[in-house]
Amino acid sequence: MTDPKESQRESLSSFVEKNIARCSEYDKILGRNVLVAPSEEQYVLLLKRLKQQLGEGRGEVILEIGASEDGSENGLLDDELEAAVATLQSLAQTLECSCVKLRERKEIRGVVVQYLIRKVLDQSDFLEIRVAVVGNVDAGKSTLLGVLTHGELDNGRGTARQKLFRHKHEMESGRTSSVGNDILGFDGEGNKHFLKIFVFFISFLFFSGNVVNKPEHGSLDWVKICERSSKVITFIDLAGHERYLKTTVFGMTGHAPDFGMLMVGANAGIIGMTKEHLGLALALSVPVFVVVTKIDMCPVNVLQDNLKMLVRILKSPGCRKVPVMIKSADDVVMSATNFVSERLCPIFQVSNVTGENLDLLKTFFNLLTTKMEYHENEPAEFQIDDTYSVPGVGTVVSGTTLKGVIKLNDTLMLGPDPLGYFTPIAVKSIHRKRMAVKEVRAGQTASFALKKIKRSQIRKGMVMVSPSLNPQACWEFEGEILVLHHPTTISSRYQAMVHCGSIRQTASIISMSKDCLRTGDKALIHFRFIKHPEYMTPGQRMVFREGRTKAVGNVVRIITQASPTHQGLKTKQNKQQRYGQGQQKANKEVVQKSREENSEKIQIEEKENYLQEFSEVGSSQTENTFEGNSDKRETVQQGYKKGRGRRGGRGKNKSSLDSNSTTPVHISNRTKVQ
Ligand SMILES: Nc1nc2c(ncn2[C@@H]2O[C@H](COP(=O)(O)OP(=O)(O)OP(=O)(O)O)[C@@H](O)[C@H]2O)c(=O)[nH]1
Repeated sequence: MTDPKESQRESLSSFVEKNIARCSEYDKILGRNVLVAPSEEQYVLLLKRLKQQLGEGRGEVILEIGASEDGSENGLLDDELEAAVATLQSLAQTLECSCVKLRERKEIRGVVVQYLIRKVLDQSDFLEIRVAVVGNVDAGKSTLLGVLTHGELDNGRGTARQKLFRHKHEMESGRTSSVGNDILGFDGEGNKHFLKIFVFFISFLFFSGNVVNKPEHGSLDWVKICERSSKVITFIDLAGHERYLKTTVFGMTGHAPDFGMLMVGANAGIIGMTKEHLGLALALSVPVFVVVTKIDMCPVNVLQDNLKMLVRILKSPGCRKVPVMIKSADDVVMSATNFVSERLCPIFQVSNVTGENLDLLKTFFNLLTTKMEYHENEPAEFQIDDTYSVPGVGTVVSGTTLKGVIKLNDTLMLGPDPLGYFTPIAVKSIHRKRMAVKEVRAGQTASFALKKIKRSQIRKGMVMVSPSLNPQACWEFEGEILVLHHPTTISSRYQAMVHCGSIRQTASIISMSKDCLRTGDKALIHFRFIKHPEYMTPGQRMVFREGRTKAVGNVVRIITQASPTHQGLKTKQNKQQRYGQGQQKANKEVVQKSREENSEKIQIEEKENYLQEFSEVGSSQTENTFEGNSDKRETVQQGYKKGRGRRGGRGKNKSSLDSNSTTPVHISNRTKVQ
């Protein structure tokens, strides 16, 4: 028998679908009272708007009930509030969402209430928010993540961070050197199954996000966390030391973070790489919030001075942020609600040793919603940020789904390889946070096991895209660039590292719209990769950096016609053949010298035998000369061969790469990329 509620919902949904096409304006659903007694048309519009907001927030949205447009007559009376909440509940039910009260505030007329509407997902699904953790060395990044994810406080001497280090040298030095991933799961309010069953009846509890991370024998079971979570925060733990800046930049561009968490040691303040990391996040348009750690060990006056300095920097024209000190749960809700839309920069002050204010930070994580746009209806695009070889599984790639939906056994085009080709490849299995799933959607990170391919054939920066995109690799592209810092001037042929998504490759400047660029200058620049072609799309954010030189901008145009025969290949060939050419030059000189010697000999002998039979002597002389030359030539050739041999001896791979990369690579590249 059909459930009457179910059929009612279905008919309502189809009614909404039919009406969605007709609705284009939301003017009719503005105002304080709209939820109190909406007309049928308004109800449809409200539903459509909520659906849209949920899509934009990747499955969740915070709504305010009772606030008027101009803010003059805020607040609802008790009976009005009851009716408005009932409407909201009904809307949430129709869209299979939970509805959780976050906070309430009294206004002159009545109360204004905020609710968190969150999509109820099945066990294998969860909302995913990525937070890049940056800040100077020793700011307490790894420690905070250890404390948050493992639920145990630090001892002030690094116990909490030990659980997160991935390399022996990191354990020994206490310094992060790689990009790490840690997860923190939230169940919303209670258990997911509970939610699923009672979603239509419950959900009006006061909000308290429960962390589901429960370490067993010191380690976390990611699958269990994901199964129990409605929302998972992925922390991208980055290195604070300047030496690992390249890796940190890669983490910020290649791992597509939704937010940046800038960590500052209370006692140290804004030092070292803090400004660099903040600048990077701003340049990549990643919303930033600040966490000041170690407040337990910092004298009050030092803390105040450092906070003042932090606020000054955030307010400076370069940042144009509005810093907000988070002191209460109300501040958390307010800042999380306005975090993306405004230039707000929440500042938390915490201690990993005493646990002070860590609850506020956790609630903030639970309320974070991203406004980053992901398009599930477009052809699939997946960018690879790491590769693995897993025993028994084979080659595995990890990365972020930028567009579309990728399903198990889908065939995607993997590339570009060094020749610019894309190869069809089948997805053998999909894992999200180590949990096997059947599909992965835009905005989600995942790992794919791939069929019939070696790990060595894949590199970071490659993509896997839908065959319908007919992907093209490019050697050259145009970017609109703003130079954030350069000690002198940048001109044509300048080379630096391009970071764009998970692409990380040196490129040289072929031409620019200005003669030279200084700090603060903007220009349209024609770039060329020096090693291999890449897959890029216009509009991608990019960073161009070398040492302290830093420029940021957008990819404007992709030049797929450019072939590797141009300057890049010439440089490569020049490099490859420098030794051989040097040798050839030396050999030419030897040959020339011997020719000159021989011709001198011939001339003398010719003079001596001027009156003699020329043919006999001359021919024998010529023969001798030729033999002599031939010997020398052989020596020369041997020498050349030896030279190449020695060169080859310096590195087998290099030698084989060289032999590959001259004619064949160059020809096939040209044919492919054209
Ligand atoms: N007293 C106190 N010590 C802390 C706190 N947070 C971190 N520490 C200590 O600070 C030291 C450095 O912490 P880390 O977490 O390694 O710093 P990091 O920012 O991750 O450093 P890198 O990984 O090298 O970039 C460790 O000895 C921690 O125990 C805190 O809130 N209070």
